[in-house]
Amino acid sequence: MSAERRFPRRSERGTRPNPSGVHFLVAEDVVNTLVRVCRPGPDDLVIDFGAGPGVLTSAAAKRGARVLAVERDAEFAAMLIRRFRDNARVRVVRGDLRTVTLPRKDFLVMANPPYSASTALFRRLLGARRPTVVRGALTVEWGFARRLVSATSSAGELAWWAARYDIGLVRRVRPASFRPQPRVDSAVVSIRRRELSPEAERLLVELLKAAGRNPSRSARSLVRHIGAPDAHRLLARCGVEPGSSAGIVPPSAFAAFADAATARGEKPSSTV
Ligand SMILES: C[S@@+](CC[C@H](N)C(=O)[O-])C[C@H]1O[C@@H](n2cnc3c(N)ncnc32)[C@H](O)[C@@H]1O
Repeated sequence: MSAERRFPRRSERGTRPNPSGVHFLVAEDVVNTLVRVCRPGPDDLVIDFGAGPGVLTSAAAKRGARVLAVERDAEFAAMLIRRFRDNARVRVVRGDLRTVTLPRKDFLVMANPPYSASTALFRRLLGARRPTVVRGALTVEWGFARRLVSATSSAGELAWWAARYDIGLVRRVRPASFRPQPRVDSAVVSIRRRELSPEAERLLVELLKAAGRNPSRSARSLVRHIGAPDAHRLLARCGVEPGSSAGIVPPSAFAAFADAATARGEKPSSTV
């Protein structure tokens, strides 16, 4: 990739095709937000997906973290290798974020990935059977961020992500924070894994599947089947109006319910 392609002139911004979703983060305040939310430290492994020239790799490494910089473009990968060749805590992998092998151990994410790959990346990170990402901060398109944080229990895979992870919309980011500028506003989103027992997770899967199948069924009727006489009271304690439609319940509320119900030893039935 030529330098010109990497940094198009102002007049060209937003007018050229940008198949690799290249928009470099140039605003220091946004980098600082990502660092503040992700909180990388010396005990952490951080993955920077779509590392480009390495602004976020560098920020995480400065805080003492081990960093895996994943970059598909050969020239950027070579540039990263040169830039961090004296830093033993940074490893550069030339690869595709959609297929690169992820660590089996817990890790953090701090990234400004190509927006065309946001869904694939979130699916990999938050949708995995045993997700190993503990927390992170990422930039995504504003519209995608809104969909993530407003997902209801009938929203399919978005519901699962929002049940399994606490997802927060941290701030809006204007196009001028990038070079070249994307056509749309962006957002910094935070992700934090909910630590659920396997039983709670199983119950959560059942609840979300049932809410997806029959979104107008009441939340009370959905949880009645777990065999606890006062399940509806537990529902209310988790912030859910028992008579409300299951489909509009926030996935985080069903996660809290599954956690509380299984923590007190109830045996959920397999069909909700
Ligand atoms: C939005 S830019 C961000 C660069 C850098 N992180 C920053 O904030 O300045 C996205 C980067 O991801 C790379 N990229 C695009 N598709 C990728 C993919 N499928 N896997 C890994 N990297 C990819 C691009 O080459 C580009 O360097």
